[in-house]
Amino acid sequence: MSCSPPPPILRLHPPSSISSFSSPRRPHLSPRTCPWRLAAAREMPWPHVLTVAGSDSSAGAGIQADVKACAALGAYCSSVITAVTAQNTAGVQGVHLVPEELIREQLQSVLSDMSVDVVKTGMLPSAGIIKILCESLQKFSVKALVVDPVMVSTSGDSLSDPSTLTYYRDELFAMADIVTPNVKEASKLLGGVSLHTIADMRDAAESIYKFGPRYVLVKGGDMPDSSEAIDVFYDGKEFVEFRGHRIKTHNTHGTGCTLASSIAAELAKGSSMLNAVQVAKNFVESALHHSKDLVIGNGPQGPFDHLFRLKCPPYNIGSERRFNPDSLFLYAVTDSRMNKRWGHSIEDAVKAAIEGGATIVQLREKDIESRAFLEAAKACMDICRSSGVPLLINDRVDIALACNADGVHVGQSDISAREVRELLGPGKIIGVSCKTPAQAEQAWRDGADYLGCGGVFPTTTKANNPTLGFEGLKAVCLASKLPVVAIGGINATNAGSVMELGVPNLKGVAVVSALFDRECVSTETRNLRSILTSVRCLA
Ligand SMILES: Cc1ncc(COP(=O)(O)OP(=O)(O)O)c(N)n1
Ligand SMILES: Cc1ncsc1CCOP(=O)(O)O
Ligand SMILES: [Mg+2]
Repeated sequence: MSCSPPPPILRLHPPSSISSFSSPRRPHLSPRTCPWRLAAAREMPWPHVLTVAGSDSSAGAGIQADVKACAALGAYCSSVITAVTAQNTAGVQGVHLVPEELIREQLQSVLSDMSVDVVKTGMLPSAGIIKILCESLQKFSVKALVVDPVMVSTSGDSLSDPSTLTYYRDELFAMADIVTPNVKEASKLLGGVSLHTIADMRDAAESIYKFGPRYVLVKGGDMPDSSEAIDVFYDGKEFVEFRGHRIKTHNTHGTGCTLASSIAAELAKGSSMLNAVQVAKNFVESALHHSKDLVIGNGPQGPFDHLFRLKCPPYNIGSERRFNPDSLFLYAVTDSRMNKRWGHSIEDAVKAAIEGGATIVQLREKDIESRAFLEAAKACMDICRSSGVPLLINDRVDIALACNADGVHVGQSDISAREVRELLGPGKIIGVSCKTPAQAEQAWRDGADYLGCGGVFPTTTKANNPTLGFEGLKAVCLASKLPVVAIGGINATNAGSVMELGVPNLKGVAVVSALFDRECVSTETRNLRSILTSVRCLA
C-alpha cells in the first residue's frame, strides 16, 4: 500500500467570525416539567434519529440529506448544525463553523427533550466540536451511535481540521456502534495508506475496528474499474461483502450521508446492524437508479431524489427491497435431486453458487417435505441476506411467507401472480414463466416484476417442457417491457449466444443443471459468470 496525496485544504472560518444571536433563555423541557408529552410519546413512539452534521446549501448532502433519508424511511430526524457550508454541484465554496457553545446548546435542547433513539454524525469540523459531542453522549444515553467520518467532500474539498483525526480515533470511535468511512476517509484515518483492492479494504476495516467501534463499514463506491460497488463490513470476527450495482450517474452528491442516516433510521426502527446496512444500501441504490436522469445544477456532481418512492407505482411504496432487474444476470435455480446426487445440502449448494457469483437464487425443491423445505429456506435466507443476494421460492407462497423470502417464482399452472401479489404484499419480487406474448401481457397486468422464458434449449430438468428457441424467446421479450431471464438447457457453451441476442430487456440466464448437477458448484458458477461478463463487456 502506498501513500496518497493530501486533499486541498479549504478555508475554515474561525468561530469568532460569527456573531452569535443571544435569545432570552428558556428552561429545557423534560418529562418532569411537561408530563402530558410523556403520555403522548408512550401512545405513539416515532423512531427518532438526531443528526449532528453540517448544512449543505445545495441540499444534496449534509443535514438536508439526513432529514430527507430519514423521512423516506419512516424515522423522525432532528438536527444539530455544526457548520454552514456554501456549496453547489461544482464543489464547496465556503465553510462557517457554528460557535461551540451553540452546538452544546442544540445538543442539550434535543437530547434533554426528545427521546432520541440513534445519533448519527456527519461533518464534525473541529476537535472542540467532537469533544462537546462526546460529553453530551456521556450525559444522555441513546440506543446507537452511527459515525460517518466526513472529512473530505466528494468534490475533494476538506471539511474538517486535521486535528479532528485524533479525536475521532481516540474519543468518538470508542463510543460508536458503526463507523462508515469511504476509502479516502479510511486512508486518512490510517495515516495515508492507499486502498486499491478488497483485501486492502478488509485490512483497513480491521485497523479501524481496533479504535473501538462495534462494527466498521468501509465503502468501496470510489474504487475504480468495477461494475459493482462493494462495501466491506466487519464485526471484529467476520467480514461481509455488500455488493451493489454501480449505477451510471453523475447524481451521487450526498450518497455517504444518505447511507449513514439510512442505517441510523433502520436502527431506530429496531433493525439488526446487518439488516440496517442492507436496507440502507438498497435504498441508496434505488434512489440513484431513479435519479439517473435528474438535472439539478450545472456542475459535475448533482444531487439525487431521496423521495423517489413518491413517484413509484403504488406497489413499490414502502417496499424495503426494491427489485433491481440487473440481479437477473446469473440466476441460480436449485434442484434437490441434483444436490442429492452430488452429496450437497441445499445450503451448501446455495453458498457455493453465491461464492461463484450468482446474482439471484431460487429454491426449486420439488421432492422435499414442507418442514424440511422451510428449515432449508430459512438457512438460505440468512446466507443470501448476508451476501445481499435476493432469494426467491419456486411455487410455494407459504414457504416464502414463512421464511420472509424476497419473492416467489410461479408458472402458468401455479397460483396466479395476481394472487401471489395479494398474499406477499407490495415489496416482494414476483417472477412468472411465460412462453407467449399473451402470457407476458397477462403477467404484467397481474403485477409481475420479471418474466422467466424458456426452455430456450432442450432440457431434461423439466419434463414435457416445449423448446422455444431464440425466436420464441425474442417474441416474449419484444412483447413486454418487463425484464426477462432466459431458462432451459443453458450452459457454459451456449450462454454467450443467448446474451448476444442483444434484446434490451433480456437481463440474464437462469440455470439449474449446468450449476447444480456438477461436483463443484462454485467453479461452474464462476465460469459461467465470467462468460456472461465478457459478453456484456463487448456489448
Ligand atoms: C426463472 C425461472 N423461469 C422459469 C421457471 C419455471 O417455472 P414453472 O413454469 O412454474 O415450472 P417449475 O419450475 O415450477 O417446474 C422457473 N422455475 N424459474
Ligand atoms: C424450470 C425450467 N423451466 C423451463 S426450463 C426449466 C429447467 C431448466 O433447467 P436446466 O438449466 O437444467 O436446463
Ligand atoms: Mg411452478
